[in-house]
Amino acid sequence: MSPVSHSEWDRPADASSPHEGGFRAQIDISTTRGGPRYGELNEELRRLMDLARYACPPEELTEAMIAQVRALNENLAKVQVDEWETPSGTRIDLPSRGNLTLPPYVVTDGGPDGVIADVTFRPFHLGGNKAAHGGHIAVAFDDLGGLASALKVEGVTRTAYLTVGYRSLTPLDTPLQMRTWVETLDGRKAFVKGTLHDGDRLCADVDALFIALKPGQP
Ligand SMILES: CCCCC/C=C\C/C=C\C/C=C\C/C=C\CCCC(=O)SCCNC(=O)CCNC(=O)[C@H](O)C(C)(C)COP(=O)(O)OP(=O)(O)OC[C@H]1O[C@@H](n2cnc3c(N)ncnc32)[C@H](O)[C@@H]1OP(=O)(O)O
Repeated sequence: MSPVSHSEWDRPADASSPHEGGFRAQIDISTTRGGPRYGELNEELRRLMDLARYACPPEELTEAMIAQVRALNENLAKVQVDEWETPSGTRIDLPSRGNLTLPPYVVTDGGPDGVIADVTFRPFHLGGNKAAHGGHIAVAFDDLGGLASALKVEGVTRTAYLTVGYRSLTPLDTPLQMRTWVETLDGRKAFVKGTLHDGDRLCADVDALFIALKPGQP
């Protein structure tokens, strides 16, 4: 089993998507890439990760599952595209834009004044003692802070720093409310604040800086 080589997805742009360096000024969004059942596939894969997180299989079952997952991976290996063509991250009709690597969230309101989303940390996101891993909470803040800044500057931004305050335990399997907004916009610098609540209880907050990228900037 060889890992997927970077060259399989890091392909140069063609005329349909001009860019300079590593930067692309346009963000593709879609509701059709990957087909109508792509969301269902994502959900099964999330369930796989959740179940794997707590599984303790006997040896024979481990062997059988290695073969099954290998077969699944071989199918996925046949359909590799580059990062600009994959549905993951562009499917705005799906939780977390169809990006499996993010905790699943659903944006309920979004615009230049900020973003509100329902986020659920799953068994896969366990840190310990039934609480979410702090790194996964930071990932959710990074993406939704990135979205709030992108909607404010109407362009692509990149995280310069991100500081999370963990104020109380973040439960798993519970719909939580995350809010992010640009507190101050100073040229290319979007200073973002955010909160994560379980009902009235503050679980975490964030203080971050996102920089609007210049066209051509790698
Ligand atoms: C319902 C609606 C749905 C719609 C959805 C539609 C579309 C989707 C839209 C958006 C996408 C959605 C979500 C977002 C997705 C993902 C978010 C994740 C983002 C990341 O995960 S991204 C990876 C991690 N990130 C890095 O990998 C950064 C590495 N780094 C660099 O790439 C450079 O470092 C850079 C570019 C940051 C700056 O470089 P640079 O050359 O452009 O600019 P420069 O250095 O001149 O800084 C300019 C001014 O910022 C100040 N400044 C800079 N850095 C600072 C710091 N750390 N602290 C304090 N101040 C700082 C300077 O002091 C100066 O300030 P001043 O102008 O006042 O002097």
